[in-house]
Amino acid sequence: MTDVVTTADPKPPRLYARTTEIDDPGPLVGLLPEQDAYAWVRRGEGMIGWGEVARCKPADIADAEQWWTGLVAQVVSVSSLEHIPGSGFMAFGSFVFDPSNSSARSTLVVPRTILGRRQGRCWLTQIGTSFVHEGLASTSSPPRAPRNVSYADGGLTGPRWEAAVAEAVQRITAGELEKVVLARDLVARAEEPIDARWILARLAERYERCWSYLVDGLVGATPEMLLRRENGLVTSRVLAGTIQRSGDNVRDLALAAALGRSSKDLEEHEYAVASVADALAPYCSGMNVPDAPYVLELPNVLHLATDVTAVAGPERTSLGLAAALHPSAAVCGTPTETARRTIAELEHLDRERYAGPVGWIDAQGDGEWGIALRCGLIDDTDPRQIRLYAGCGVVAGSDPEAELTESNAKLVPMRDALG
Ligand SMILES: C=C(O[C@@H]1C=C(C(=O)O)C=C[C@H]1O)C(=O)O
Repeated sequence: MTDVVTTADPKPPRLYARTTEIDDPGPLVGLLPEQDAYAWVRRGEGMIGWGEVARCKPADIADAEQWWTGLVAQVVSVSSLEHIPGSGFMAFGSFVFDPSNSSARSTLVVPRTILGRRQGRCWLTQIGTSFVHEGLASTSSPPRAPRNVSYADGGLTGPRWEAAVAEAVQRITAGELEKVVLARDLVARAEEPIDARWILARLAERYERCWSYLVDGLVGATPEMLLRRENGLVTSRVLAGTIQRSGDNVRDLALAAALGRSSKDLEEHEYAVASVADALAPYCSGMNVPDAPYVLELPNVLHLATDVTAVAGPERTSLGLAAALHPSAAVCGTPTETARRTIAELEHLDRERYAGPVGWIDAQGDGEWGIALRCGLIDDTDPRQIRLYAGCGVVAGSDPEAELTESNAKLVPMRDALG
């Protein structure tokens, strides 16, 4: 597209955004076109977008925040709605986990058309280099189910990944670090190009406690909220400590109780909560960190979870706060730098945008940035292929075989969605 505003523009053209309250258009994910589509949805609410009026390929999150602030300063917006976070001028984004160890690029993109729903209110935002007056023309074709999907190991086979976990346990026992999160990948291949909308719709339906997302071929449903900032209130849902569900409710109750008492899982969890609380502290006041985690139930796994809340000053946007928080010990480890190096040495994997922040930001700086987990990345050059990722927190008491089982449980949502 020729008229897309990019980071390279020395003097980008002024953008105009018009937001109109509309009648309920029906399920959002059913309205997505196949190409250039973006989504962030949970329990039927959220935003979807398509087309592209501005795009930044930032070096890191702080770089993206700077670009966003500059862009917002020159936008002319009109809206028939009072401010609802996410309505109006906004962008979807997805960030590389570790730019120093990846060939992938982060992205922040402003769609041409956005549809949103929140608390029963629905809106349409149209953005362009002049005010756009078009009605809502849905160009969406029905999503296609992937056919004949086959799976192959990614960077490491199961046994080799177990060996990497064992090596990490040794380094932890030797006192080099306290926790590290090691991930593995699987490559799924279908007969025809994969339609991300099919995966998104299935994830959104089944994993309704998760945030389902689609940004530039990255599709998934994450249970972990790195950070939400809305009208000055900040919340973070920290997860660490996992057990696979049994499929039997009575047995799952016993498993949940065992998870809540497991010293290995509680230790893993504590590192993750501390990393979030420490990173937020300089920018927030009135922080509340519950003393003990609760058990978050998902269809495939149970997680230890802590919801941290705080009040943020106006000077940091949701992206600025995400920059301070990423990478948390839920997906990297403790201490951060040693864990990052250990990951680069042991994983044999380019995480690309897996485990990086994914979400949206609006013109007020409000936004939601989940951690891109339980996801896959559709191959740019061969869209019949999608790389699936899953990682596990490793501490001194971790058992490699149990971690492999846990990683398989975390791959279930994407494998099921691929059919
Ligand atoms: C790294 C992942 O999940 C993270 C690791 C967890 C754990 O080790 O218990 C739990 C939730 C997430 O913070 C993943 O799903 O890929």
